[in-house]
Amino acid sequence: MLHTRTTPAERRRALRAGLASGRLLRMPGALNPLTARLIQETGFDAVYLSGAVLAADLGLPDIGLTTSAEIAARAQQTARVTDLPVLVDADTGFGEPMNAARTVQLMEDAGLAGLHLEDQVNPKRCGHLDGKTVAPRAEMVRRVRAAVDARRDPDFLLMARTDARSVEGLPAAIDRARAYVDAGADAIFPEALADVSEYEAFRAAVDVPLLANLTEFGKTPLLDTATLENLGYNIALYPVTLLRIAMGAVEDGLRTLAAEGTQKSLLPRMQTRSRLYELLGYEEYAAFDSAVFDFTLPPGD
Ligand SMILES: C[C@](O)(C(=O)O)[C@H](CC(=O)O)C(=O)O
Ligand SMILES: [Mg+2]
Repeated sequence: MLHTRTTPAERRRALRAGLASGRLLRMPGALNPLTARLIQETGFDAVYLSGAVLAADLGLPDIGLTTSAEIAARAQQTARVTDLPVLVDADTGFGEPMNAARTVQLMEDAGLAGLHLEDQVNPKRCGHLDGKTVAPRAEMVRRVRAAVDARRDPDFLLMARTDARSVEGLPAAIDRARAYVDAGADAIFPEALADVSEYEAFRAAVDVPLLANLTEFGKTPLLDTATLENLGYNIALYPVTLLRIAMGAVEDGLRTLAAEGTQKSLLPRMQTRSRLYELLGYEEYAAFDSAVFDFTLPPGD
């Protein structure tokens, strides 16, 4: 009911402990607060808020059109309904180092467990597209330092992402990652690695937690959790997986409804009313007011 019984500080400590455990944390990207509930119920370790998903949700491409305040507002809604730590994609920090600093404080206030900042220039683009441009290394170092200085809760995780692999090559990407760690980054997100040997090279070169981005239809193989665990990675990220599944189902459903003139054939593919209510903890609200849950549903509904 109301769905979170933990404080942001507890969730930040849980994420830190999970990363220190050496276990692989599995982190799907939520579509919205409700799917964050489902991510928790199905036993995942943490929730991700993807910039690509938040932009797509607004009907926008992932090119830095969304603002830090918009993302913080959405993120806060999500953090309020889960006991899992939530990691948010803060893109480039939305401007200069001072914007990155403000972004950190907004995300801390939104109850998140951490964020990642990337080294692209604005307008940024999806890390798995061609033609990206990365900021000079010294500029990203300033971005990371500004974020570190702005943080008030030392448990809030500051992860640096480097997009340099597909722009400057693997050795340069590794050098950048090390510079970002020296600037205070707690963890590294090496974007768009091409194969397992590149995952190994990053693991050997960097001794902070590492995230593997398993986005579909991108440049990286979809490694499974056993492989990633053996590689010594700390986070398996599925940033846009739920959006792609949901949008596939929605599109099929709309076509069926249009073609058949009724949704009857779609019923077996729908989440039932009772399952939705269970997920919402609807019945528990009767503790506030017994009149809010005083109906019964036909079997199967
Ligand atoms: C992780 C990512 O930054 C995101 O916004 O979810 C994207 C994912 C994607 O576009 O597939 C990225 O990898 O750039
Ligand atoms: Mg992104």
